[in-house]
Amino acid sequence: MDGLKRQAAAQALEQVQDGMKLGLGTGSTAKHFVELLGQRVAGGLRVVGVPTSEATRAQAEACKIPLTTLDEVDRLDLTVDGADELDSALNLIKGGGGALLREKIVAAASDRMIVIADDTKWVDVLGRFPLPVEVIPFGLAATQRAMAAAFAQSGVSGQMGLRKGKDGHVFVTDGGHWIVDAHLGRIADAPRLAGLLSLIPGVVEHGLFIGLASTAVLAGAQGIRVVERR
Ligand SMILES: O=C[C@H](O)[C@H](O)[C@H](O)COP(=O)(O)O
Repeated sequence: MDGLKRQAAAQALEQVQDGMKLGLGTGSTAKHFVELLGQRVAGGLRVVGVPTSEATRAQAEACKIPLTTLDEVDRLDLTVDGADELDSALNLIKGGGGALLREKIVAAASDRMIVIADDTKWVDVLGRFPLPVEVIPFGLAATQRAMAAAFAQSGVSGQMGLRKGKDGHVFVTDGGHWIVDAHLGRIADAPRLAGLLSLIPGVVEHGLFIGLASTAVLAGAQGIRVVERR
């Protein structure tokens, strides 16, 4: 699986041109991209990157990739990031690693977003992967009640769980928030659910990325498949 992730990352790297401003994704697939990009930078490629997490920042710094912020640059040319699930409309579930908030801010500030993944992430309908929703700790129960209402309104239901870290304590995001994972199974109308979740005051951001990805690079046993958003 790791080999497939690396193949997808290598394919996306071909879209990177000298002088580009890049969004650098988070996760085990994006990690390959950052590593390969670092090799190109060592070879003379000039780019600047905006990392989508503290983990990616640390990796990019170790790879000596010059970094900037969204306060210093206007738009990014390209973001390359992984996903937990993607469908044929190139709508995504992201946030399995807890980085969805910065990932979405960076993707929204980019002219293009390429999703890199092994082809097990490709699904007919989003939702088998639990949907991460980043929330403010204050008023958690009220926020979860509002989330349940949003689920019902968009025709889905399922258990919600507050994410815990490996140490057993509540997982805290880079932004200091918590994550509720919603086990919905099948999200028939992801754009509708995304809109409803965005209206909830205690929800900082959710892991549905609607209309943000322009291209998907999927690596599988049969080779690489590139899918453009219609
Ligand atoms: O918060 C994490 C990100 O959204 C990741 O891009 C996503 O979870 C996919 O990660 P991986 O490439 O490790 O499967």
